[in-house]
Amino acid sequence: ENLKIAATARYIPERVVSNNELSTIMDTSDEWIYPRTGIHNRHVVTDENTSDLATHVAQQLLEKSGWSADELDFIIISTMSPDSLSPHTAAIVQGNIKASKAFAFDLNAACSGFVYGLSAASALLSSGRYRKGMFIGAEVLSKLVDWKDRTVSVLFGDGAGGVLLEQTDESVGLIAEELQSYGEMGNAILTGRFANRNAFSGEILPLDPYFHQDGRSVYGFATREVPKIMNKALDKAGLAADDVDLYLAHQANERIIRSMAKNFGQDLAKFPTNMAEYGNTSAGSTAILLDELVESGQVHPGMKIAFVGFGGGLAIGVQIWQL
Ligand SMILES: O=C(O)C1CCN(c2ccc(-c3cc(CO)ccc3Cl)cn2)CC1
Repeated sequence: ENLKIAATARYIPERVVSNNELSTIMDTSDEWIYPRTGIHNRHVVTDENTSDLATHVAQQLLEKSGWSADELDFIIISTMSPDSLSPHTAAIVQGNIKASKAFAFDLNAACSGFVYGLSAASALLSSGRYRKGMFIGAEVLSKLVDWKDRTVSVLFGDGAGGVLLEQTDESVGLIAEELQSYGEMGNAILTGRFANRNAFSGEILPLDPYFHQDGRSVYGFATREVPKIMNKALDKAGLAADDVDLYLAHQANERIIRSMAKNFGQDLAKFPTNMAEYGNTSAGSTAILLDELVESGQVHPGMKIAFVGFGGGLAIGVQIWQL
């Protein structure tokens, strides 16, 4: 499908919280966190919300590309941490940047959100009905973690990244994708549970806004199932693992990425990571990584890139692109 990534951008809130700073507010340490996760720091908002992060990304995308906001046909935001259910975050951004022609919607596929959103945006453009789209992965997970729960709060951070996509006659774009959910395992990653109560029922489930995860089973799921999905995507693309120049994997855990590289028989150098600085930013993680690599020149036209998402749902997504 002839699609071009016309621009990339990222926005990370400036407040850095190191593992050492966390050890002053909870019983943890860099010596515990870093070896297990590869995380040293995370960035958190102080007075911004998810729509603010996404708006910063949107403004940078327009500046970098020279597109005007009213050229956009749509804005999609992948997030599991919206400002609100209504207005949805993509609509807030659409209003902020005055994209007068665009329709906007949010999608939630947790940590697979960047790949699932890229799939939705690509499909809208490939349908021929639309020509220019904006897609952003944006999270403020710091509002969803219990900062007294040291097993979870140390893993996550805030951040956003995005792309502008357009139809093109160049032979570049989406080569293949494989998306799969595993709903029966969904309870392994829980967050944002509304109280299931109305005027006619008792209190069936109390409100529980916080993140809970069965780290071990998610870890096992990711290392076991992601390679299967990757191989399906490679088969669909008629490619071998060696043909992919870089694997941009969801930045949840350094050890999981190391085991993936080994499983695919690929050099770790083909799996760039930045969770050391940002922690797990869910739908934002691959988008932030992409923009950093574009900025450093490590990602450029001519390359074959695999985007790999995995996490809440549970869900997995792989997209292979010819840039
Ligand atoms: O070693 C330990 O004690 C633990 C072992 C388990 N760990 C994990 C396990 C799973 C995740 C994770 C989370 C999400 C949710 O966004 C998505 C995808 C993943 Cl792979 C992150 N960390 C942390 C250190």
